[in-house]
Amino acid sequence: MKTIKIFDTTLRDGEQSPGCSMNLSEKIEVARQLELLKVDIIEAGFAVSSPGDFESVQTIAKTIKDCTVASLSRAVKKDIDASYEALSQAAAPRIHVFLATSPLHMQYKLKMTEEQVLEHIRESVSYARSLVPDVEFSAEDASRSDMAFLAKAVKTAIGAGAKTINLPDTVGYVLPQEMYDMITYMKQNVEGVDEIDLAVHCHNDLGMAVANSLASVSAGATQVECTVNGIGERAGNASLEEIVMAIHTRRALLDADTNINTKQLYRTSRLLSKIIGVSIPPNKAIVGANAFAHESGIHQHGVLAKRETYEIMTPESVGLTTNKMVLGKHSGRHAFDDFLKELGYNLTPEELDTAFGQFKELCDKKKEVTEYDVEALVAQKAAKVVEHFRLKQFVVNSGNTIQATANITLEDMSGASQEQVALGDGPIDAAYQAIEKIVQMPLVLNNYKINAVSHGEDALGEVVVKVSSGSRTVTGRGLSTDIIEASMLAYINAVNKLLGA
Ligand SMILES: CC(=O)SCCNC(=O)CCNC(=O)[C@H](O)C(C)(C)COP(=O)(O)OP(=O)(O)OC[C@H]1O[C@@H](n2cnc3c(N)ncnc32)[C@H](O)[C@@H]1OP(=O)(O)O
Ligand SMILES: CC(C)C(=O)C(=O)O
Ligand SMILES: [Mg+2]
Repeated sequence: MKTIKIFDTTLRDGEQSPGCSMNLSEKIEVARQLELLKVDIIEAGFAVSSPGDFESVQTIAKTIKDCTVASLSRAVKKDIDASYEALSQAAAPRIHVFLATSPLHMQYKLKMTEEQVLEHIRESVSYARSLVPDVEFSAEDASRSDMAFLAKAVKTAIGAGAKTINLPDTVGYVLPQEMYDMITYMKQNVEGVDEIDLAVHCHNDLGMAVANSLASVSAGATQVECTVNGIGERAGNASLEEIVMAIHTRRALLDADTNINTKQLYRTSRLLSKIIGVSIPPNKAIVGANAFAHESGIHQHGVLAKRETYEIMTPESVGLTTNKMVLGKHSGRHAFDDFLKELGYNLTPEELDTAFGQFKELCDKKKEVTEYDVEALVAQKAAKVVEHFRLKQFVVNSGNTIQATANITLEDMSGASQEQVALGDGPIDAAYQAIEKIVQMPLVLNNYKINAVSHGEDALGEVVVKVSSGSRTVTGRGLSTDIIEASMLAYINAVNKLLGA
């Protein structure tokens, strides 16, 4: 079985995407995580491009010892010198030289003839090789190049000492079969190509980056360049987690695997997302919130009976602890019953039928049904709470230079008002202390949860609390556009349930 090298360019091509810039300490944090993930090569930056990039390549080269560290360079001496200097303390430095080979890029951007391009490749790669043993050459826009000329460029770079030749689909243009054909063409027409690593670097402009990378692996590519969460120029690069799990899951078919510690994938993805402030779409393969979640009844039933019916990988293999059964309008009795059993409820078939019917009605009304909703349904309490106390008015003050205070007035069942003032560690604590003084019963807040149940500035906040008094524990719920008010309503709702018990 072949081992496919994973070349991570999150810190170079990934950082080129608008809004994904990272500072030095953030880059080091990502690099350390990439080392834990066991990528083979970290492209730390483009040393010549700015003093900041130079410093990040230099610091990452000093810090990371278990991966090769690469720096990008144009096919010019000053870029190669900058990469060399920045990589001077790397355990395994790689200078990555690139030059475009497509007619469009050569004519309009580089203003070079084919001969000049070949000469630049020869000069720059051999100069880089005079400095370090590990040199990669990338033929930018390889996929739109003339294949015969590309083969000459590859041969020139190998002749000049490149150990890895990368054939990027720079603009994400080609289809998987074309990537397959390009790799096959080089393998059949360039002598010495089997002695080096053939790499691919696919962009996602047509959503094809991962498929194109895998087609290249099938054709014999031995290095794949990719980024965490697929960030990168324009529509991004091939996503590392997708490539790795596709190879890992289909390793028998591909006769290949990677060195990646797949259990670090989820963590790596979250870390990057947190650092750059770009959230992961819920339906993103491998690391999206729904990647291992099941809401439909038929799927839930299948997974409960045998996980493999609807899961091709285990959540544990990517670093999650478990899959997720989401109860919602598409769920069925099996998952509902299983969920209730986990909460400690064993219903008779008739009780289950009734509760399930009510649950489906609730799902039609509410966007998200929580475990508290389901518990309330089963306990048959939610709709029938007697209002022993009702919130009449409140004033709550808080700030970073004063202790929070709450002045609360509740109305009891006789219509009489009762007012109390309390101090607290924050406005909600102060309000809860004042309520406790009015209702005169010992209360313990076990859990507090707040959700936005609608969007925008006037979003409704839903607070759900678990409150105990003595041996009884109940759930209280409050809804308001004011989260302090929603918090008080939830607490009072719980008090009323405790008093009604
Ligand atoms: C496909 C890719 O991802 S390529 C990498 C893209 N990444 C980046 O560009 C990010 C970092 N880039 C930068 O900071 C700057 O572009 C720098 C520092 C590299 C260069 O800046 P400048 O000197 O101001 O040049 P500018 O970016 O405007 O133009 C690029 C120049 O490099 C030349 N060039 C482009 N690619 C190459 C190459 N591979 N080898 C040699 N020269 C090249 C262009 O022809 C142009 O030359 P010219 O100035 O003689 O016209
Ligand atoms: C510099 C090269 C490898 C690149 O990023 C591309 O061609 O997309
Ligand atoms: Mg790129």
